[in-house]
Amino acid sequence: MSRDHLAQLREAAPVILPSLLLCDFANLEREVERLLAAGVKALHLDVMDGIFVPNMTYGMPIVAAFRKLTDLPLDVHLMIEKPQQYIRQFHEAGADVITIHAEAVDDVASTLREIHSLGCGAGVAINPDTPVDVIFDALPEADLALMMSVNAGFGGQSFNPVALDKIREVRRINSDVLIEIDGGVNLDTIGRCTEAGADLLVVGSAIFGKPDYITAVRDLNSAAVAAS
Ligand SMILES: O=C(CO)[C@@H](O)[C@H](O)COP(=O)(O)O
Ligand SMILES: [Co+2]
Repeated sequence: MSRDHLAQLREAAPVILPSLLLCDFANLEREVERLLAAGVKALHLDVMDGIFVPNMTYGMPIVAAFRKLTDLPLDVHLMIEKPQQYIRQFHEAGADVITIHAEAVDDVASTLREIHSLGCGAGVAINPDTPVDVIFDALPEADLALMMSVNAGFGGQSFNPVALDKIREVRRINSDVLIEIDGGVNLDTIGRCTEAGADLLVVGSAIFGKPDYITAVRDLNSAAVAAS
């Protein structure tokens, strides 16, 4: 992602990013149109390999399909083992931000540098059971820190508030990094996320489980802004 894109998201925070895990994959064009009509500013794409997490989704071809359908920034959340082996391919497929899990690599900082070297924004994610200090040393290399509020792997899980204290900790030691939260974010929980300092709010079922995306995104946005 260009520095401009990142600056725009920072400027617009709090920003809701729909997670397309639960979208209608038989009709991606229509789904993107509906999200654009709802005014979303970026898309969150969840890549799962069935090894790092006990679920499988999709890989580069679907990222490339979204790239064809929209100019919106694509925030690609890699829930895969050995993400270093695939970073270039996700970049070529059209990812703007690539987020890897700290639990999946030996050296977080060098993986983030590799992502940057391709010209992408670089993110680091941690699951609820991973202590936040695991990523402290790597934060100067990160554009984005993703605090998971569910165990990575599935949409539709309940929000784990352990992510909120981690958001505060990350902000305490790094004033620049964009902070994202992902998992169980809905109308009941989104205010706590922005109150804690989250800039980017990933939302799956609380958008795709609703009949009207415009109303869903508007209501989530109002709740996020009111608490920020
Ligand atoms: O990365 C993940 C799950 O591992 C997420 O992006 C979920 O897809 C979000 O879905 P909800 O929890 O909002 O339903
Ligand atoms: Co995700």
